[in-house]
Amino acid sequence: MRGKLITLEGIDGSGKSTVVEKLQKDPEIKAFKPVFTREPTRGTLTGNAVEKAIQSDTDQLAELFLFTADHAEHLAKLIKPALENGKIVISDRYSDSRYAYQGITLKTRLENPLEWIKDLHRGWTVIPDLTFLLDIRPEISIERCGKRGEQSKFEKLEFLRGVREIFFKLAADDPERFVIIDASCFPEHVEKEVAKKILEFLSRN
Ligand SMILES: Nc1ncnc2c1ncn2[C@@H]1O[C@H](COP(=O)(O)OP(=O)(O)O)[C@@H](O)[C@H]1O
Ligand SMILES: Cc1cn([C@H]2C[C@H](O)[C@@H](COP(=O)(O)OP(=O)(O)O)O2)c(=O)[nH]c1=O
Repeated sequence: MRGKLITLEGIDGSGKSTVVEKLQKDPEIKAFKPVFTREPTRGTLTGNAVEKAIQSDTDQLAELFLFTADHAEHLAKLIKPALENGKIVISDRYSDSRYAYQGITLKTRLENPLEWIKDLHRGWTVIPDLTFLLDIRPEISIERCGKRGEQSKFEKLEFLRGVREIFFKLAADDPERFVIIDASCFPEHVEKEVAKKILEFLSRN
């Protein structure tokens, strides 16, 4: 049986990595032996290219293609084989990040960037079975990312407001797939909510 693909999305600092860290230690989740992964990927040719691109003033369209190339590599080398082996795959960010972030960076370059970027993925990507949108206000994001240290070029208030809006639109368009989580409360609480929904989903599917 094909496995299941679960993704975590949200603006920078929404707590995705923190939730993943806790899920990795959660005995009820561990019992399913999930494969944890992330986008951008780490330590790969494409992931390294993305890392360099986002640390510099790369053309936004070029950046979209780099993120998308990394997604293709991620799918081919890790996600598809794991799903074919019946695994549960949990990814910290996935295609919805491209739709939301590049949907904003390309809004003055393309007529309808969201649909254009979705089209770019059509026919070869794998649509997640379940997606968590960890939601925080952009003001909280900026505050948390400030504490975390190094600042990325995407960590700007107006920009993150736009990204959050697209995430909400994606969730509204696909309510079966998306679960919106209030990620402004204690990290333990956020992880418990996510874990509970994952377990409910796995018991149904
Ligand atoms: N629920 C939370 N409440 C307060 N601070 C949090 C919470 N979740 C994460 N943080 C802190 O916010 C920062 C960003 O969290 P992180 O998990 O790295 O976010 P992301 O992976 O979504 O960018 C980290 O310093 C982390 O310790
Ligand atoms: C996967 C992906 C990430 N990004 C952005 C989101 C982040 O600002 C940045 C790096 O991702 P990430 O390392 O996950 O950042 P964070 O831990 O702050 O959430 O790249 C895109 O713009 N497009 C994409 O397709």
